[in-house]
Amino acid sequence: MKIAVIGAGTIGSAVAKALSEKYGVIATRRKIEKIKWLEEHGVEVLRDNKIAAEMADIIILTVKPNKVRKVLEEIREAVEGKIVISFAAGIPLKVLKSSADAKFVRAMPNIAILVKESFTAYATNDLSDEEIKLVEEIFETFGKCIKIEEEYMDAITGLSGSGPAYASVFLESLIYGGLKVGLPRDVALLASAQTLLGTAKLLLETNLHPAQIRDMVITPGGTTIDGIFELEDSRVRTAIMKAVDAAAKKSKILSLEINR
Ligand SMILES: NC(=O)C1=CN([C@@H]2O[C@H](COP(=O)(O)OP(=O)(O)OC[C@H]3O[C@@H](n4cnc5c(N)ncnc54)[C@H](O)[C@@H]3O)[C@@H](O)[C@H]2O)C=CC1
Ligand SMILES: O=C(O)[C@@H]1CCC=N1
Repeated sequence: MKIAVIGAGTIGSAVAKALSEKYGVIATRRKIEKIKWLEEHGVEVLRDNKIAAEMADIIILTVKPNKVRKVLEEIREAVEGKIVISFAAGIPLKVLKSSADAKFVRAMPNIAILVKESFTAYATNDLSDEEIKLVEEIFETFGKCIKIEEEYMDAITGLSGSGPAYASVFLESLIYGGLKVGLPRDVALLASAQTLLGTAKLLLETNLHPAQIRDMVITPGGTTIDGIFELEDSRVRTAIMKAVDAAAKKSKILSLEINR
């Protein structure tokens, strides 16, 4: 099976590389020299979207949201009846369907595709059970995946699509905290990253609620409660909730803009 990745920028290159371990992959980009390195992974690199779409059984769109319609117009005939997966934030299935006669999937992965730990949520109304299986096999090469109703796609975009950026801000803050209390840079970085990784794993593997994990760590009268007191005083939870809310709202705005 051949998969075309149209618009191999940041996420598209990660997608092409991950898929190349299991599938035949064609990747396109206007500045083709920037993705020549993908050839080392067996990816066929082209400039022409139409030829790539013609050669492929499944097409993944990784261009920016404002380019999706233009690209679909360009490859309309080549994708007829094929599965087309769009990773573009905010672009509804309705808009995709109005641009080509294909079987569309609207999906939202995240940059952790690079280490096969993406969380990919997707919505579709066009696929048979067999085709869903095929698409999930593709998403599983990126990490974990779930099917959701399309009404949740903007929310998931604001949460897990953008999530690695929020987590990186938190990570960076932890590292800075470590530096403030005198840790060497490399120790601060490793301690911060492994602590986040371990906590996420603990939550996923035990089904403990984060509040239970927090309480397990807080020794009465100990050190952690002093740190938690500062976090609560800084309204960190409100800040993070506002970040997810703002990004989800922006995803919704993108869909309104595209309809104009
Ligand atoms: N960066 C991320 O972590 C995530 C991005 N996305 C979505 O993926 C899409 C791409 O995002 P990024 O990779 O961050 O942006 P990007 O700007 O790095 O990648 C887009 C690529 O498309 C190329 N392109 C533009 N017009 C083209 C055309 N006509 N034909 C072929 N290639 C063309 C650009 O040259 C660029 O390399 C967006 O729709 C975004 O919503 C989704 C999930 C996560
Ligand atoms: O910032 C963005 O628009 C894209 C969508 C989700 C993550 N990055």
